[in-house]
Amino acid sequence: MEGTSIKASAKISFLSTSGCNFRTNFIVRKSISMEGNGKNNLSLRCIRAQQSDSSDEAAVIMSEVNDPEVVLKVKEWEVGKFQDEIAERDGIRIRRRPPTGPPQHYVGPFEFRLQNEGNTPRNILEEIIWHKHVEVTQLKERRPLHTLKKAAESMSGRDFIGALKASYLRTGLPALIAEVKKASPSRGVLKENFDPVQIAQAYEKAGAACLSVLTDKKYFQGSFENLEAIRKAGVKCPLLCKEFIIDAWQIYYARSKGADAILLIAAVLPDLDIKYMTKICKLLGLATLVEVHDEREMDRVLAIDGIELIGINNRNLETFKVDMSNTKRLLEGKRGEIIRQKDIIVVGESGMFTPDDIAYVQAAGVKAVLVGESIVKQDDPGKGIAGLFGQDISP
Ligand SMILES: O=C(O)c1ccccc1NCC(=O)[C@H](O)[C@H](O)COP(=O)(O)O
Repeated sequence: MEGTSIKASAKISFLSTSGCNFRTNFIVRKSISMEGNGKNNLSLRCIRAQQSDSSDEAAVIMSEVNDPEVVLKVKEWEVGKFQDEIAERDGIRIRRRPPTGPPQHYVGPFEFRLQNEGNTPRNILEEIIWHKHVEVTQLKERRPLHTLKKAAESMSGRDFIGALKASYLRTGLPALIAEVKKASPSRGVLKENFDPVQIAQAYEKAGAACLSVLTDKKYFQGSFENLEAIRKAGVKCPLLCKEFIIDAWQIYYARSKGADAILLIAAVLPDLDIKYMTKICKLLGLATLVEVHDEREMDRVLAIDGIELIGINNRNLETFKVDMSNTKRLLEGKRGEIIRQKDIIVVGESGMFTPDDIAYVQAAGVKAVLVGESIVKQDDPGKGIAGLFGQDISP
């Protein structure tokens, strides 16, 4: 790449953090040059500033941002913008981060924002994803991938898909993935005295094939400590790490904490991410539950090779509306045929409360169900499972 030089410019607004509400527009010109010694020499130049509060009062500031950390973060932000463009091409509406620019502390004493507005997430799923982006960025700094990889690779896993198939054969009913969930954005707190290990043990005893453990703190009051504690308590059911995965780093982290499967949400992840993350999971021996909500997402996922487990969420994660007929609709006709040909296991997800609900999704073609609220809310979650199926399904 000797002698290569790329130049780009962007109009960016800086908001002073000093509290005096001084808003300044900068034209930032970035030049990247790859030098012969292979070193990436990046520099950012703020070449002009203008106070927007009084447009006739223009000031020219010559300053240079050569701090490699700043430059790296701006670069990361640009990669994020690129990711959003790819996602849009896959019909994804959820943006990975606010469109108004990189987080605010990037440039010295200034907050750093693009001039257009748009700092408000359009729905709860987008809000969760934006928050997750900040959370994962911070976690990654504390636990870089190379240290995590060893821990993840040394974990031995349990066969998540095998457990679903065995349960279906044993009971003739959809295998249960029972969810260990304290709270959710749509339903608030589901259980005040929440003991994740006790709930997990009760689920297992009552016949759950696998467990799904919420690890998101802010929106579901879950944690990776819960996942680890359930694993260490001797629960044998394979564990799904119910997390909002946007970065491969999270897969290694989940594995290091005892996950046997992870969730990938098609409404959030472009096809490229789903392909690449599924490959990582296979290398680590993890199962991947790819979640879809509509026809477009289902078609995208069916076109990806190597997908073994698809979840159909009856809950629209943008509006919270639950509609069981979603499962039926997505399994009709050609889609159902492809699923059978590819021997994909379909998991019906959300809003199931009664034996009739289970019978309805089973008739639609699911071989497993993911259930949270209706069983976790019961004083005895084990009895909740028998009630849900209308019979004792314990082994
Ligand atoms: O449940 C929510 O409020 C929610 C909001 C945003 C993203 C995901 C959300 N839920 C995840 C799930 O889909 C459920 O936890 C899971 O399918 C079990 O559903 P349920 O049996 O209705 O508790």
